[in-house]
Amino acid sequence: MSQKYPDVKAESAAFDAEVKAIEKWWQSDRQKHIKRPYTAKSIAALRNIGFKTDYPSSVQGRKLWKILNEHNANGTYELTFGTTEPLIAKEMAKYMQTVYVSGALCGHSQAAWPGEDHADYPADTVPSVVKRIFNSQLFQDQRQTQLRMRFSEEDRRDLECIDYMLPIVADADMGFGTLTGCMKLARSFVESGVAMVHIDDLAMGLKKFANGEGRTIVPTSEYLQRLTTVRMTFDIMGYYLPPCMMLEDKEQFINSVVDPRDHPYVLGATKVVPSFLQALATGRESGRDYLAVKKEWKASAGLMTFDDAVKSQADSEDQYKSYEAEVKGKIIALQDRRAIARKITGKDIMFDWELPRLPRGQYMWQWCTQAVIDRAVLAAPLGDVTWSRQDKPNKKDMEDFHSGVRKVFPNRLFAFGYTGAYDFVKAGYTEQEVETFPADIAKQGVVWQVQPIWATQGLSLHAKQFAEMFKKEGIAGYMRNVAKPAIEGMATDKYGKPTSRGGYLADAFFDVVDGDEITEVA
Ligand SMILES: C[C@](O)(C(=O)O)[C@H](CC(=O)O)C(=O)O
Repeated sequence: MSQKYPDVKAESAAFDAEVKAIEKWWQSDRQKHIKRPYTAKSIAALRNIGFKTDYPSSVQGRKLWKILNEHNANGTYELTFGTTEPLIAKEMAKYMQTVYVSGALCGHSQAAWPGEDHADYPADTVPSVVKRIFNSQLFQDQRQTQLRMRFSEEDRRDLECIDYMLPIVADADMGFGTLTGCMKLARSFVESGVAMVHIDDLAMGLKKFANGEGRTIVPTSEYLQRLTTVRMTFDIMGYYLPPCMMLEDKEQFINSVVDPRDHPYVLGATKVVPSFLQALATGRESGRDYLAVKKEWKASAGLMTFDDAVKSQADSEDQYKSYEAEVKGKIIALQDRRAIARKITGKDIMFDWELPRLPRGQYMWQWCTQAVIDRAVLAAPLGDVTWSRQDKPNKKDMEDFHSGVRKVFPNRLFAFGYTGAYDFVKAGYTEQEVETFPADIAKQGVVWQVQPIWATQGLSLHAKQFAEMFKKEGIAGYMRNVAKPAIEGMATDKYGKPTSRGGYLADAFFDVVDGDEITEVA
């Protein structure tokens, strides 16, 4: 057996040094805004002390951090799109500063069994796509170095020189549920070369909206636990990557009421009605549609938050004002709200949040910007960037959300996704406003913007148009419409030979093994 430390004193000294190094790191400019609920000692105790490795993700995380902060300082932004395809990432390097890997897209095109965006693909799917893109970036960069070094400085001036190592931002969805599952996911991302991940507050297995219903979030406490889990994993790995966070917009349900911070937004029935489940059963007997029954039931139940119930059942405006003064801005659980309301109004407020529960157990939720701000503010100290997802772009919500968070964290960085079926014009934006939208929100701090699922629209459209043309015009059409412009646009060396597929690199490996010089030989 080989002994790791000569004695326990040496072990303690190594441990203390590790703790000090972590503490120093956490005080650095890059880290000091992150607030951890755990100590450096605990993290050191979870590390592989004496075995240091630096991950490529650290390098990419720092590069992204710099890009985002430069944009923030200049009031500008990075606008990019999602892909799962290394060759597309290669082309992106000519115009973009970052690449995005979307969970929705991976679920559609990279999983063994494709599906709707339910985040039900295997947990290593997105990290493995990131790894493939990251490896291809390394390959392109290596290929380019080797090619360029064949030439003299003078010749290199005219040769394409691209930064292929774009930081990759990836979708960690809801962190795949369990605490230890989330840790493994975070670790795989770090090992894949990712620069930043986002984690949302959706409930496992309930990311579902195709039937016209919103999605389900988890309690605030569970979301914070997810983010802390990711942060802890990065800290154990000694990794600098900035996880960003994502909060869902227009969600309709929450799967538990365990956290009093969520209580102001949970909806309850204020009328004596059968439960929603009973109404559904009755509706089903007469062959009625789920959504129609739900709509009708909601209207009959006098559905509202507890505070609104107090407002509508109090005897006077003054009573409500006294109630409001006692609860506003405080974390007060429902049972204590009830007691306060009883004390002031002299009666029990009719409010039952069990009656609206869904067949899968969720409670109904009152979405509002304040609810999202509340979560974003609590989550902010665990990450670097905040993303509030919006199904439909709403000017007021955008402004209220970003300014609301910046009231608490004035220099906060934000992300924003132009989700698939975004219809700006329908949402009340003029053509001119659509033009200036990215620049306008950049001024609110939205420095990283993405069209996440371009492939489902753009790539599909290109493929459809090509297939149609190819069917009609065959190889002549291919040569004219595809090969010719593609070859014309390809980088060539000084002899006019296309350089981008790695042929020179493959030759170079043989040459080096044979002992031949590969630099300045052209
Ligand atoms: C960002 C997103 O999570 C994704 O998987 O890319 C999706 C994208 C979309 O549906 O357009 C999202 O939920 O916004």
